Amino acid sequence: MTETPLPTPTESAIALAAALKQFAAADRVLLALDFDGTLAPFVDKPKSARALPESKAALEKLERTPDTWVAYVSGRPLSSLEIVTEADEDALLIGSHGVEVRFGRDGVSLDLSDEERSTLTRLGEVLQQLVDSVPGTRLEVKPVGFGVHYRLLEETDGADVVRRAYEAAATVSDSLTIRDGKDIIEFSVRGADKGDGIERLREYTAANAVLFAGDDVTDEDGFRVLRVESGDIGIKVGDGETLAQFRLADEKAVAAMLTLLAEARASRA
Ligand SMILES: O=P(O)(O)OC[C@H]1O[C@H](O[C@H]2O[C@H](CO)[C@@H](O)[C@H](O)[C@H]2O)[C@H](O)[C@@H](O)[C@@H]1O
Repeated sequence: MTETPLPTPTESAIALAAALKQFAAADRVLLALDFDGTLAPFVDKPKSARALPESKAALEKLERTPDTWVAYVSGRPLSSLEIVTEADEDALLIGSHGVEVRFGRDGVSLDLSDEERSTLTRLGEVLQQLVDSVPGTRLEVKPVGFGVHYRLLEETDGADVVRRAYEAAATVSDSLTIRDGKDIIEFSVRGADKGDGIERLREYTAANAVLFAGDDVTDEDGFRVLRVESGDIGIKVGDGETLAQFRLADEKAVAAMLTLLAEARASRA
C-alpha cells in the first residue's frame, strides 16, 4: 500500500495563504479565536495573560472592517475573559468552553439547577482539599465547574495531581464533563463545548465563512463543527493531533496571519 505523503511546510503555507485569500473575499466572515496559547503566550498567573500586541492591533482593525466579526472562544469564565481580552461591551465572547455566552450587551443566565449547585459545592470542597495539600497548585473557580492548575509542578508531580483530582471528583459525581488542558484539569457540571459556541456565533453573525484557531485539545470541538467545503478555516496552533486542516507554529505565527488577513479584508473590493 502506498501512503500519501504529508504536505511540506511550504506547500502547507501556500495552501493556507490561498484559503485565507478566499476567506477574505467572503461576504460576511467570523473570526473565532481561542485565547490562551493562540493569541496570548502562556504565563504562570492566568489573569496576567494578554494577546500579543500585533494580534490585538490586527483584531481591532478587523473589528472596524464591515461585515467582519471577531469573537473570543475560551475555556476561561466570561468574567476572566473580559479582563484578559480587554474587550469592550460590544464584544462577542464565549466563555467556560461554550457554556457562557455574551453577545454584545446581551448577557446570558446559566440557570443552574439545585442539583447542579449542590454538585458544584461538593466538587469545590474536594478539589480545594486537594490543592491545599499540594503546594504549587491552584483552584480556579468557574461558573459551572473548577480547574486545578499545576503549571508550577514537575511533570510527574503534575500527573499525580491529575490522578488525584480524577479520584476526588469521582467521589462527587460520575457524570461530570472532564477536560484535560495545558497544565490544568477541569471538571464541569455542564457539557457544552466550543463547537456549540461556534455554532451559536455562526447563527448570530450569519457569517458565510468562519475561521477558528486554537491550540488545545478542547479546541478540537471547535474544529469539528467547521464546514471546510463552504470556506471555513481551522488552524491548529502548535503540536498535537488535530482535525484542523491547517497548522501554525505559535502565537507569533497567529499574529502574522491575523495581520495579513486584516490587510486583505480591509482592501477587498
Ligand atoms: O480556551 P483557552 O482560552 O485556551 O483557555 C484555556 C485555559 O486558559 C487558562 O489557563 C491556561 O493559561 C494560563 C495563563 O497563561 C496558564 O497559567 C495555565 O497553565 C493554562 O492552563 C485559564 O486559566 C483556564 O481557565 C482556561 O480553561
